[in-house]
Amino acid sequence: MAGEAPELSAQERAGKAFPVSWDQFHRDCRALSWRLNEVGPFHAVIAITRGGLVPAAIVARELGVRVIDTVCIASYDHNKQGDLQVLKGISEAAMKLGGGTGKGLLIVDDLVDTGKTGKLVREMLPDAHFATVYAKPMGRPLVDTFITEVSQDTWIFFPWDTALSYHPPLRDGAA
Ligand SMILES: O=P(O)(O)OC[C@H]1O[C@H](OP(=O)(O)OP(=O)(O)O)[C@H](O)[C@@H]1O
Ligand code: HPA
Ligand SMILES: [Mg+2]
Repeated sequence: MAGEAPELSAQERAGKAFPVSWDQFHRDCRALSWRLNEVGPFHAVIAITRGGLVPAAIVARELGVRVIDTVCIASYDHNKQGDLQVLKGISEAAMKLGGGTGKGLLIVDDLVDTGKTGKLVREMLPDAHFATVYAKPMGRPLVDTFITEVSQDTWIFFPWDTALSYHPPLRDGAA
């Protein structure tokens, strides 16, 4: 409708930005691996795609896990969270390794925000260990191990979603 304010994206609503570089992300994934090494061993890593694929590869490398499966979930459509869609479930082979309940399996995602995605995967694998690199307060109770907590009104910018670009100086007219 004319004159109506455009709907804000989840990023815009978040207000604060937390940009993460590849270096920082790798360091945080290594820190996560150190913690998970105390919890394992794990039979397999289950990556929640797509964001969980990068930390899953790093964690699996550090922990020497060679069986990696995916659960493919879409929740944010162009920055707006819609209904969750399970595009691909956990494979039969990985289910078998986890004895049907996920025991000894490690679920990995890049972050928990509202916790909706994590909750759905936990329901599929109730006995699995759930690890994320970052956590926001709403999703935090769902996660067994994470590295850094950011406030709910922060949007995390991952290196695969961003590029180097010009940033104007803080003070007007200083350019
Ligand atoms: O805790 P929640 O509120 O459910 O949000 C967290 C999920 O949202 C993002 O995934 P997204 O669905 O955007 O897809 P992607 O991983 O393919 O980018 C992120 O990677 C988590 O999986
Ligand atoms: O803070 C976030 N950053 C990137 N993707 C996300 N998906 C949900 N929350 C976030
Ligand atoms: Mg995701």
